[in-house]
Amino acid sequence: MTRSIAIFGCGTIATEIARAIADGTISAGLDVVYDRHPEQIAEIQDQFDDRSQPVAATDPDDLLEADLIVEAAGQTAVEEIATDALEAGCDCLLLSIGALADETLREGVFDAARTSEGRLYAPSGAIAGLDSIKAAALTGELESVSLTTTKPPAGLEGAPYVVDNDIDLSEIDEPTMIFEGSATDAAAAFPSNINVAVALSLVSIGPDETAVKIIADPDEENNVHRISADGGSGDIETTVRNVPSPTNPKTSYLAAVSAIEKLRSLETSIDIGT
Ligand SMILES: NC(=O)C1=CN([C@@H]2O[C@H](COP(=O)(O)OP(=O)(O)OC[C@H]3O[C@@H](n4cnc5c(N)ncnc54)[C@H](OP(=O)(O)O)[C@@H]3O)[C@@H](O)[C@H]2O)C=CC1
Ligand SMILES: O=C([O-])CC(=O)C(=O)O
Repeated sequence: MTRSIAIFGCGTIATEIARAIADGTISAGLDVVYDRHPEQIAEIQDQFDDRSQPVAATDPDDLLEADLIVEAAGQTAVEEIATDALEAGCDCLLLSIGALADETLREGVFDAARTSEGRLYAPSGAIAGLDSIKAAALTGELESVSLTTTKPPAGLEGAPYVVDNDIDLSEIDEPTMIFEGSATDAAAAFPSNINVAVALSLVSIGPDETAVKIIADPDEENNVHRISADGGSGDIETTVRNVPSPTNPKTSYLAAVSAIEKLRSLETSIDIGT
């Protein structure tokens, strides 16, 4: 039977996922979509012919009819939908995994996944190496895990940490470290920029122990994520120089493609890679 998908959040990532469903890259049906902006919903609907257009939900609860809900909205959406979805037996794929840096929310969502038929998924998103770091974590000997993210200043605009600390990004004229702390603190400070840090932490040494640096670099055009994980099976280092999405410079294009690949892999019978 064709899996029924719902999407919460109809922006940059959702548009790519919807396109992949419409063109058959993901073998599933997109049945219902939700966003607080009706015009965003309409853009997703327009990717489908009249007979296969997804229904526009007026409330997040309307998404619970689907087999799998994709959250591609933001951290508040994870609070609104993840536990309810899993408890209702829906599978849930979260892009804004940074929300799970909050221990209370994380335990609630994980408990819901453990005790229901719903499964929780998070794609690797805009980083590389989660496969090998997840495997290395099994040794129990990972000593340190860190992420250094360098973005063009425009990709950091509007972040609570930037606003609260009166950081004028337009004044930055050389690579400048604007944040250093744990993945837990990074997720609260930069909720739309550093979800990858929490994904990394959840497969390795945890959000409080994973170290994060954020650098604003006016000469950098890409969203660059450098990971270093030491110990266990050896040292792992990865760097991805991501092309930012044209419609949202905060979001790397790879994040959308990673979610598409995750959804595609749920329907395939050949699964290569950890
Ligand atoms: N894991 C990863 O590697 C990555 C994860 N992400 C996460 O994915 C999310 C989506 O990215 P992207 O598609 O680029 O974002 P966009 O801003 O392009 O689209 C998100 C859409 O969802 C809407 N939305 C957000 N929160 C809610 C809510 N609570 N209720 C209703 N609508 C809501 C937004 O409205 P409005 O504009 O008004 O907020 C917007 O229309 C990001 O916020 C980020 O958290 C992003 C990149 C990488
Ligand atoms: O897309 C990226 O480069 C990373 C990102 O925004 C996030 O993790 O929230």
